[in-house]
Amino acid sequence: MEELRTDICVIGAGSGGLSVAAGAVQMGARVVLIEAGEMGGDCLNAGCVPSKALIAAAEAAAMQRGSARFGVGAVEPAVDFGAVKDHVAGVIAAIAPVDSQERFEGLGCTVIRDWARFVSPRAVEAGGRRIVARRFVIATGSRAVVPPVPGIEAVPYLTNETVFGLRERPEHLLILGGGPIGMEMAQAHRRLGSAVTVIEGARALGREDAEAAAVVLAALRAEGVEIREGQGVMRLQALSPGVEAVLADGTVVKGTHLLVAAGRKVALEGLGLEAAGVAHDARGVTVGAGLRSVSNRRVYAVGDAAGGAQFTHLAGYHAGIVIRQAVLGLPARVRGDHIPRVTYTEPELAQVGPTEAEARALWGDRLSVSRAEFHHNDRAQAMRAGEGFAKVMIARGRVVGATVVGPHAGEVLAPLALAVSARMKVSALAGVVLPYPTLAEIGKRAAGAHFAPKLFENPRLKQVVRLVQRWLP
Ligand SMILES: Cc1cc2nc3c(=O)[nH]c(=O)nc-3n(C[C@H](O)[C@H](O)[C@H](O)COP(=O)(O)OP(=O)(O)OC[C@H]3O[C@@H](n4cnc5c(N)ncnc54)[C@H](O)[C@@H]3O)c2cc1C
Ligand SMILES: NC(=O)c1ccc[n+]([C@@H]2O[C@H](COP(=O)([O-])OP(=O)(O)OC[C@H]3O[C@@H](n4cnc5c(N)ncnc54)[C@H](O)[C@@H]3O)[C@@H](O)[C@H]2O)c1
Repeated sequence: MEELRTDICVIGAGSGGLSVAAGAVQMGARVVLIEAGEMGGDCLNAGCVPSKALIAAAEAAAMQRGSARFGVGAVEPAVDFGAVKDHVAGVIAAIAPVDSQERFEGLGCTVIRDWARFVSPRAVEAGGRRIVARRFVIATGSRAVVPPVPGIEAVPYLTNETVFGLRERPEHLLILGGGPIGMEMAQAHRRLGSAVTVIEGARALGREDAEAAAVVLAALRAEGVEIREGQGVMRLQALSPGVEAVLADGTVVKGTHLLVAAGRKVALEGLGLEAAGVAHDARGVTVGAGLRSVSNRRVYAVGDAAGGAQFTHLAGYHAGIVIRQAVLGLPARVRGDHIPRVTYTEPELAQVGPTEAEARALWGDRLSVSRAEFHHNDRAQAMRAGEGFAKVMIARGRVVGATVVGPHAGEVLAPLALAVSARMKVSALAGVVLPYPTLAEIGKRAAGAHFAPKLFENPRLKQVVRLVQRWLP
């Protein structure tokens, strides 16, 4: 077997692996990149990109339906589901060259398209070659969990790997799981003309600030998405055609298609981690603060495989941490207190740092929370999108977290994410001059609300102002 010696061997060419490989090779390291499936991984092929493209099409449909509020005649959109899927495929194709084998070979990586398997603590086999590396980076991502619901093995179901390939519009889509995948797909399919029922065992968007999640759920329900919370599925049965779910309270829900969006499991099977002496558990590779395996110092893990939150931007952040150590030989540790996330429903729900409840648990009475409402934001009013709010969590005068729910909350979050990341003083956020009228002003306004009682409800200040006014010429 041919032996390949390299500095860094990256397993998995998704968001995390590609970022490590691109950075390392451009800084002068020798890099071998191994990918068993499609270049670009989940985000490009079965995650962020197709879901956001589908959401964009669904927004276009919702705009047509809802345009009467602007005085522009509303119409029921003629949705060509197959053409929508062509649009989704077109968006993937437009981005794919950036993640392609050709691009990475052009940068100087050796790209092997095969399944990688460790055969020893410092060697991997793939594509008929043995790769011996100074450092390995496990970036193998995650896959949909299929919960052990009785009957599931006998019913046809979709996951994120298959749902974007559907060319026929599902008449009635049942979605198992009310997390971000479930809720984004629920609204998109509803807007494109499907009936949609979400079955959630606990609380839909249960990781999010409860008040913000309630704004999203109310909007989805108003559009006709049925959301059943606190309802485990007891049994699934195939119909011809379709599927039937029996819920915990005995209700029977029938649909034509079933999408399983009940969480993710890391993709570590078949990787030979035992041969490499890499400790791992159900959450992922067991790593320290530098994302280094606790049991094999040659091995790092990034992205979903590292066992924490699962986001493309987090995988990219991880890549930087690994590059610092494995390429430059410098120390680096991950921070977890400044990672943002957005659920791309309409309204969007965006979070950076801890939610209010999490921040209260951390800082107790030393936490102060100030907020502003979108109905006081003139741009939101102009867009007829005045639902929602921004909350800023403040401890020791600094911005430690923020929640935004409302129009374009993901974009509105950007300066708040900077404030949390840079541990900025709330006064800096309140003092920034932003263009009027913008949605982003809501973050400044929420920060300003922190000072409002001290400025506007302060009897001593009122006395001082009266004195100053007497003395002023
Ligand atoms: C429907 C959906 C929507 C999402 N939307 C968003 C979003 O809007 N924003 C966001 O930030 N995140 C989103 N995510 C999450 C995001 O896609 C993941 O967090 C991200 O892709 C993780 O990157 P990764 O590099 O860890 O893994 P992946 O991108 O999954 O890449 C892993 C790669 O490793 C390969 N691989 C696995 N095992 C081996 C092996 N043994 N040998 C060789 N190759 C192997 C796989 O084929 C795959 O290509 C979404 C996910 C889903 C499912
Ligand atoms: N916009 C984004 O950034 C985005 C979008 C989609 C996915 N993602 C990433 O992908 C990850 C996975 O998303 P997800 O929505 O699949 O997972 P999730 O774990 O966030 O949500 C799954 C939901 O399914 C429910 N559930 C599990 N088993 C069930 C059962 N048997 N019956 C009923 N309900 C059940 C859970 O209670 C949970 O609310 C997310 O955590 C996120 O990191 C991100």
